[in-house]
Amino acid sequence: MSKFTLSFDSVTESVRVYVEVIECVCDPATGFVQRRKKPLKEEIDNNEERWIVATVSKVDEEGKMIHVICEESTHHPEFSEKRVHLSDMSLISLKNPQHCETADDVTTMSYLHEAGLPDHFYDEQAINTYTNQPLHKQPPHVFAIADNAFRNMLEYTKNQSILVTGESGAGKSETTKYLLKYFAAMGSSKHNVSHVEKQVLKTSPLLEAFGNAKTLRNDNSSRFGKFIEIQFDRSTGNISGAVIRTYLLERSRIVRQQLGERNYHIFYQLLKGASQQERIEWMLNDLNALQFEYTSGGQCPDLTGTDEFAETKDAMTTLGISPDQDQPRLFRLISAILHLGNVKFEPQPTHSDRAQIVESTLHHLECFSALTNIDGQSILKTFLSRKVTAGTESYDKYMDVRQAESCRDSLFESFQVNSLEQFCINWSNEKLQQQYNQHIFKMSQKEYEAEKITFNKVEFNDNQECLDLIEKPPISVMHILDEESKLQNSTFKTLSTKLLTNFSKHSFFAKPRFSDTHFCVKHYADTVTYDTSEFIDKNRDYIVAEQSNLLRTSSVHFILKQIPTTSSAPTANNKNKNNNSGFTFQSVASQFKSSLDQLMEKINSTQPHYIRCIKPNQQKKPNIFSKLLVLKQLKVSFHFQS
Ligand SMILES: Nc1ncnc2c1ncn2[C@@H]1O[C@H](COP(=O)(O)OP(=O)(O)OP(=O)(O)O)[C@@H](O)[C@H]1O
Repeated sequence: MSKFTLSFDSVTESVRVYVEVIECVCDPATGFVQRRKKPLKEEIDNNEERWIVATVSKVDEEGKMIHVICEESTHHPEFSEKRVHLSDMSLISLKNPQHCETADDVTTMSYLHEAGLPDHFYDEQAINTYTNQPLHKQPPHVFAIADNAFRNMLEYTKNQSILVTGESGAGKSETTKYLLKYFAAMGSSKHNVSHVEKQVLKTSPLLEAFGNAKTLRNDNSSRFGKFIEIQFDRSTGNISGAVIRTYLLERSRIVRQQLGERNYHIFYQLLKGASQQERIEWMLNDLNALQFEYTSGGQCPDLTGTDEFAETKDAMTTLGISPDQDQPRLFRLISAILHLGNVKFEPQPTHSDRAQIVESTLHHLECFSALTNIDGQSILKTFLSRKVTAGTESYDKYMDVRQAESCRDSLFESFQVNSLEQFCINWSNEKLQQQYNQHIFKMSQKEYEAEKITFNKVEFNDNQECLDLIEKPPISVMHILDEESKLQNSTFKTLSTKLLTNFSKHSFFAKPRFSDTHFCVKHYADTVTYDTSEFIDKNRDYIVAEQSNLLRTSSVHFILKQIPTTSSAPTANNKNKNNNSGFTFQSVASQFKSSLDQLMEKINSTQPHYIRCIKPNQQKKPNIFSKLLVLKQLKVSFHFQS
């Protein structure tokens, strides 16, 4: 969106404008405000303040200059009064009348520009309106969108979708909960919330227990993507069912958390909330979160408000997971995972390059074994050695301590930097952004053109080129990754070289200076650097064959259900020789692409609605509003030209 252009005809003495202080400077000799090549940012003590509100005091006779008096010049006394050259229009944006700034709908603002938006969301009047007021007393916009979608569905019998986006901690999950609450209320008779509606509402605490975790950015961060489909009865408008699809759970969190972060809430809920009897049954006894490797990595096991074990159990019961059979089975498995994490390795005294179990942790292996009904010695063997087949011969390859640990963790985890998972998440974000672009901008432009209505071309950042880099056949990051994943001798270095050879000139691709095995993609929201070292392994989507075979020996039905029926595990010998080994290679990336394509097809068949959540501060605290942070997000959302 371009900045507002001020015509000097419209300038009168009472007009209030914004003056952009970061990119302009006042010439002390002339008092002129001019654009500077170097932003003034560093010179501003509190660089939160990007725009200064000023009142036009005078327009010179030729109409080329205006004199303004700045209202918020505390950081810059020299800006208190100045003259602005009207030819540099980009410095000036008209301030909205106050009643517009507090309107709920930004489209009712007289002047929609980036300077005015933070004021719209957070001026003094807005603070007063919302301070110490219960949320339900104010008109939440989410309900208006939900209502609109609901009415459209009934009126036009067309499927609707609401896309809730925003950065981590911005409020997507909370917004989604409001939407669900709204639909449950709308789709039920006045006094009764039906069972299916209760079930829909209970999906949130259940998904949060198993898929949410404390991160540095959000104490209750969803570590997976979700698509919630709610089905309504055509005649009554009542909810008749719901389907929830989840994508890309961050598995690496199960085994490793950085300082200040936690594992999934369920682990802590179990450790804090299990009864004495349950603790004995699930072999937790008097152990706490700090005594388990998998729950102590971030060194912050305590968090208020998320560790409600009883609530999770209640949600499970409502959703049909039986409290006397399935729930205890599941919690035994969670406990087994915790015990597995405490199995430690050390070098053998005679062969320092071979690992052995630390005697004192044998007890944890026994607990794992008892809880899962999987033979402990056999699982230990898969951690300490691996059968390798070369030609007609096979032999045992021994693991060192690091390899054994990584083997132990690979039962549940994958490594975490910006790797294939993040690549896929950002890929889906690009797709959703494109959907938004196409719907909002391209469609309206086409309509105007078709109806021959004159309009100023709306500028927006088309991300098609970035998506082409990621997925367009025949040569894209995804295709090169798949090619490399099929080859027996490929490594992350060969992958990196191929990416670089093919895309070094691509405008959305970059190579970071510090490494030959990383690459950057210039996503619409930000540039992200990816580490290729795990890309190929992760793309091949297999777990160690011996381990999956062992898991199959468990008599616990729940565990059996988790193991894929056909093994796609390449061995040293048959790695990716698809036809000879009898398994079909399907890469994670291409599986992801097809589920993404299906999702987009589904969204495109609906009438879409959008909610963009904006995060007010990085401190995870109420009543703090960082203008700069908000402006950054608004720029991405509204495509302001910077
Ligand atoms: N509408 C709201 N009212 C009150 N608090 C909110 C609201 N939206 C968000 N919050 C606060 O911000 C926190 C983060 O919100 P939420 O978990 O919905 O973010 P998110 O966008 O889903 O993040 P992530 O992508 O990390 O999952 C919430 O736990 C809550 O404390």
